[in-house]
Amino acid sequence: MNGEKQKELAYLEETIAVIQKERAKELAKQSKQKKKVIDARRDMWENAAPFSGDFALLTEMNQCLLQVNQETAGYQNTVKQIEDYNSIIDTPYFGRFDFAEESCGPGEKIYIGLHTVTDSQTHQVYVYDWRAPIASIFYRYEPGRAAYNAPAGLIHGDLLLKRQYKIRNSKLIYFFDCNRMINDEMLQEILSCNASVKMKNIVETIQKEQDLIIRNRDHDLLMVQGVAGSGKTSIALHRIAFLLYDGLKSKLASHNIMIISPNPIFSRYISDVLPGLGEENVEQATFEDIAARVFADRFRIETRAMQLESMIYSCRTNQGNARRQSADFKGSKTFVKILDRLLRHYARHMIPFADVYYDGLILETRQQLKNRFLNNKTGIPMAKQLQRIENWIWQKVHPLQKKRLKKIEKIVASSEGHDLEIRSFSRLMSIKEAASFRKRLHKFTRVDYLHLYERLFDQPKLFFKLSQGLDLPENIEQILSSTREGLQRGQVHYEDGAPLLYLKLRMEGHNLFPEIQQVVIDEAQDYAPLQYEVFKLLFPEAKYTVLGDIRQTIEKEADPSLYDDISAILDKEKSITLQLNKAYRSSYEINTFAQRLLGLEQNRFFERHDKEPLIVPNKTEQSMDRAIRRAASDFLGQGFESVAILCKTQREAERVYHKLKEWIPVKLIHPQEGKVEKGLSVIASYISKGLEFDVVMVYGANKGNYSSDLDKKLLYVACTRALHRLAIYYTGEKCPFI
Ligand SMILES: Nc1ncnc2c1ncn2[C@@H]1O[C@H](COP(=O)(O)OP(=O)(O)OP(=O)(O)O)[C@@H](O)[C@H]1O
Repeated sequence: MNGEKQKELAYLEETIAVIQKERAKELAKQSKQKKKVIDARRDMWENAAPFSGDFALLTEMNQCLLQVNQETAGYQNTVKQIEDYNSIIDTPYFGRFDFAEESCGPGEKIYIGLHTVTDSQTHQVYVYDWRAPIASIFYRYEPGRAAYNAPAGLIHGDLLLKRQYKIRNSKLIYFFDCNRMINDEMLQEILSCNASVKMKNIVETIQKEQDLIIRNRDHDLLMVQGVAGSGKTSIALHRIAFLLYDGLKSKLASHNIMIISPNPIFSRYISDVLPGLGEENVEQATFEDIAARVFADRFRIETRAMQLESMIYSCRTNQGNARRQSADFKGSKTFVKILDRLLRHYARHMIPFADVYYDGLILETRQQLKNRFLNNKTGIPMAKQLQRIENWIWQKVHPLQKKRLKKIEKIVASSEGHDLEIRSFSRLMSIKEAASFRKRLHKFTRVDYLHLYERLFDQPKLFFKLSQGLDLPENIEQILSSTREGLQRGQVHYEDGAPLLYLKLRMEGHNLFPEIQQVVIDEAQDYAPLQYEVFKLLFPEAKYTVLGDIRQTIEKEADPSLYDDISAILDKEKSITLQLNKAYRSSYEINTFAQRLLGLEQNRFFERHDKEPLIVPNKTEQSMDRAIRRAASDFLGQGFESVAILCKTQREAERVYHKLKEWIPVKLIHPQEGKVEKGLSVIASYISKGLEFDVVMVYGANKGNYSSDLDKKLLYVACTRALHRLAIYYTGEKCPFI
């Protein structure tokens, strides 16, 4: 190995020298380009801008603008190159393999890193970007026969050697050859580290089944069912980076991608991954953000966190049960059918068309208007079609308005008291008349989706007529009345948000996200069928990556048919569901414990061993608080950086936080504004979904607090957030799932 070590040291030195040389070149180019951009801009303002009023010189102006844009793009490109070189100088590559392409002579050494490094003089490629087609060999094969998908087709050959490196601060710490997929020891080392407050990239140790998802280009709808900690979120982000790299050809850019994120804390948590991979961040939005945008602040819907808080808080009361059933029903496929029927019924029977008169003449009868509306062959949304009918009526009215004004003037002239202001008074009368005419038209040309939704609950007769032949929940009357009362109070629950969005989008259409070509939906199990219908309306042409874990649904039963429903709703030509069954986040002991909570068979875990979870009984709440304080300090003292106390609800989290903060530095993670930080935090378990901590301490896992199915899922989510240590505290009787 000594000879090999010398060779590797020499190669590293050479690579770093190339990076430095290329970076210096880019830096020199950058200062020249900067000057050119400034000159081009000044030129535009000094020479072309003064003429911009002159139509004939617009072409010249355009030319200038084009040049400015080109210079700016060139400059930005150079800045990005420099940033890329800066980001790889410490670790230029992490892997190598030797590949002998069929009938192409001896093997070639392929080094893999975050970005490509090429010597611009000799054109020798020193390092290949991990997203390059050939790099897939590194993630997918053991030494032996191998192949990769090149633009020209499948290339076969022999993988002769596979090597991994740890290089830090441009120094080779170690390297080793590996025969297994990706050497477990490196993964072991990475997974044994402390959790970071922002998610990290995993390029060095992407696993084969993960790589197959990241590089999948064959499907318009790619769904991933993966157990907790199997890398779904990581993969989603690496897939975005891959698509952006691959998209250089298809012109996919970061503004063409959107991530539907479960909550703002999660959005912040994952916000470093793409920049770390050298890509711009893409837009992230929660379902509530989208609703706010579509409703344009007409009203705000309750957040998902508030919905869960209320459901969890009252889960054992009749009221809580009713709320869950109501939410379940309003997200269901049955309710989608009812809304579709409502829209059809509205179009046929509920629009209050009326005869239109102007100046004593009938312009259009009620029946004529209705026929015109129902004969819509263009398929444009209802609201737009009604608007067209209104415009068309106005077109008929305009030529009659002069005559009508004359008539009004005559009437005014013949009446007493307006001798001096006949014209102005007549104009005023005419304006008033037009306003009331418009108001009469609006009665049937404007649709109010909120009012329509309210009518569904206000008029049980209408509701039952529309739901004929459909299975309704037993407590449907209660659902109708509680929704009616809520809406009357101006309360728009989270579960009413999707139906309202659906009605509005179906009635009015939209053009909110014309640029989005790729949508990534994380925590897919948390969205109901109706919400997927809304996604389909919002992003009809986009391709989708949908990732979830049915075991982490909280308020519903785990249901594998979720993916069939998504596939049926989004209705893409090429769709596939892939599974990730191996968990990487938690230690073997924590994973085993968490599986037992759900009464499940052993899953596949990455074998990283740590201490068994601690189950700590306490006589009183005070003694539990004391024990938690002591243990938290101990964990932090042992070098664990993030220690989280997970509570069942936000209310409990606030209570615990106020008790603890008197004794120990602690932060409360707020569902909206919060972020993961180092040190000790208190967080509600349902908000912790998608996040991770070195140590998780579950607060109050006694029978009274955790006994329902919903509680079991909450406990499961809480426990699977822990990387290294799990400690569960309770008073009185222990909860039955442990
Ligand atoms: N191939 C890998 N190499 C290194 N770390 C990995 C790998 N795959 C996953 N991990 C790590 O496992 C942890 C869990 O990953 P991630 O959050 O992406 O999983 P998830 O499936 O989305 O989890 P959950 O559904 O529980 O939120 C992260 O710390 C991630 O870095």
